[in-house]
Amino acid sequence: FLHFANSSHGPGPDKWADDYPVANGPRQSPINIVPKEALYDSALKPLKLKYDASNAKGILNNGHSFQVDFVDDIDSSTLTGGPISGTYRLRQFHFHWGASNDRGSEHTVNGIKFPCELHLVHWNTKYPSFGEAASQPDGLAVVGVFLKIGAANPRLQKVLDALDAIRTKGKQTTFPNFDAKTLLPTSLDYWTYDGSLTTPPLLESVTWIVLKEPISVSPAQMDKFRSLLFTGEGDAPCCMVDNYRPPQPLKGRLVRASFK
Ligand SMILES: NS(=O)(=O)c1cccc(F)c1
Ligand SMILES: [Zn+2]
Repeated sequence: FLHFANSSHGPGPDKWADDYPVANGPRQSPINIVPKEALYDSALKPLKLKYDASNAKGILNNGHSFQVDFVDDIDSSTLTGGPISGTYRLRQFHFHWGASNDRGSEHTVNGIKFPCELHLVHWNTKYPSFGEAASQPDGLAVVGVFLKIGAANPRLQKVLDALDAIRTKGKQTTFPNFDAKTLLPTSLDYWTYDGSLTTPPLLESVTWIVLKEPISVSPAQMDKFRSLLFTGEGDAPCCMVDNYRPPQPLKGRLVRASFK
């Protein structure tokens, strides 16, 4: 688990406050979501996700997860509606997962951990770039989707089949024509709260939008995630697993629900 002080892939969550004091800030992520304590807000709008498959660019092992990057120089893959105002552009999506199916998600629901969690990262186009937006309190919006063990998910398979080409840290390959919308569940009911990036620099710039309905993943597909390495080519191999931050103190924040 990421609690050990140092490892081949750097210090775990317990050590992050040394270099990133914001780790103990007022709006850190992830959190444990307690549905009965969430406030239904009828003013919340439906989520509007409009993704253009041709914006998919590449897939990268960044040493702590893998991500699919999108062209984000025009408004062709966007998030609008929901709890946010204005237009946010899809930048990338990535996942967090465990060494076994009893853990792996960052957000939890009534203390329940899922084996995996998908994050679709968007930035507010009122700012000139992702980097600029990432330092603003309303700069980012991340849609979180839980993955639950069940039938194999054919929509996930195309992403998993690309992992053999990016096994080690720093490797990337092209990943054209992928519609990220195919990874979403049927229902777009969500919980939303003000939070942060869940990895350093832990910036408190994220409006979190966590979907209530999980998508499925099979045990064999989970093993595919675990075939990635934290380590670079030529380094002693260390399996990329347990790349999740545990829930952080709510510190008085309100969690709203878009559904009754
Ligand atoms: N895990 S996360 O909060 O979605 C995240 C971490 C770092 C960078 C980023 F764009 C998103
Ligand atoms: Zn993430």
